[in-house]
Amino acid sequence: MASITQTAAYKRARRQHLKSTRNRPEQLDPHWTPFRIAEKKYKSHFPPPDLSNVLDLATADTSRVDEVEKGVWRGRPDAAEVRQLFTSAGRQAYVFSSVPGLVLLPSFLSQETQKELVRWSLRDHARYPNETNLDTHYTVPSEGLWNTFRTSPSLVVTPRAAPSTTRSFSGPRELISNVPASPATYSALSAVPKPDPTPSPTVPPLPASALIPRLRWANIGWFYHWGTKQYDFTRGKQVVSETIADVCRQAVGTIPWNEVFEPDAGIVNFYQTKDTLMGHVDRSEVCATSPLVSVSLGNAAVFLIGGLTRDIDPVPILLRSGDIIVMSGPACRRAYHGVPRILENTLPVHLAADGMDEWLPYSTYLETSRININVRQVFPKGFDPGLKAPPHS
Ligand SMILES: O=C(O)CCC(=O)C(=O)O
Ligand SMILES: [Fe+2]
Repeated sequence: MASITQTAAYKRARRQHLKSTRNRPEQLDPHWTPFRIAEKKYKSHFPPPDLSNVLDLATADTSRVDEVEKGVWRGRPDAAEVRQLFTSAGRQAYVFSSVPGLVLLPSFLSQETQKELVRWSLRDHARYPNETNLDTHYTVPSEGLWNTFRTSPSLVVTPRAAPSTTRSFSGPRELISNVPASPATYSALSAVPKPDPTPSPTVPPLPASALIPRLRWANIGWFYHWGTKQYDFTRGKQVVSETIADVCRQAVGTIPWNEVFEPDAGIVNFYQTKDTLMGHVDRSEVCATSPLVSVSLGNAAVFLIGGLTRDIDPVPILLRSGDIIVMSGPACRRAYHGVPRILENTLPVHLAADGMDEWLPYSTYLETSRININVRQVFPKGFDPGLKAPPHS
């Protein structure tokens, strides 16, 4: 950890910490749940978190030495109780005694597939007709923000609402609690009105280049309604690209799952290194057991996963580029999980600039970013959602 403490960013964080805590005794709030305590610990920039309790299987993998050495952050291969599965495809897969249904597939994606999925996320997917967080507030050209940025970086993207000074733009994903979806609640939840979100009147016009770091998510498949935290099935479903559906089927093919798996919804999360994702449960899918496939690209992150309440102490896992986790079954699909920390300067060498013009913009973006592709199946096998012909598919 010695080199982190020498950096300007660390010194700045230390000054800030000392200033903000000058008259405050250092103590944990007795009301915090074990999940919250873990989030606080890994979120901290000063002091930087100790990762010795974080499972990091890459540190025991000789083919990942470069990747581990490049970043100063490392966890331990024996920090959690895991068991290796022998999969038919001969790939590595690990299960956790504390979270039944969680499978970690370290280094599942080849270096070339990781690059392909980065291009897909930014260039092909985060654009019309798929929705992104920016669409509520900005009139983003239909070729998408990334392609606009590539061809006209200084083109000014205009806000949707007339300016005012009274409301503010909430930026990151908002997390509110919601009724768990299930076959029993499906009709009632579908009937809840899902009004369009209101564009913020305070967002400034910005050149495409300045909006790029504000891209936070892009929807996959069925449209998700953030206001109610339920899917809005009346909007139909966008096609789930074979590029990602195929990766998900391959991942699910390596785990013990004998039922149908057809990915039809999800989200691409774009994180800057300062971003976090608060502990939450993904409970909007009508099927509470079918696999959720979560792909990590770019900088590494600390991922926490606990149990059905925040009172369960979560297991911290260091997810690196190319790792996949699969969450299935009732215990895991409804388990609290979150991302309290993106680990700066952990972009693996194979995603850094390689001298090719084509890759340069992606590598520059990735220097300070992590991308997570999170794919789910909404309906259980045989469930008839009673939907009329969707308008988009
Ligand atoms: O970024 C991650 O690894 C997890 C994302 C997640 O939990 C979600 O999108 O619901
Ligand atoms: Fe999630």
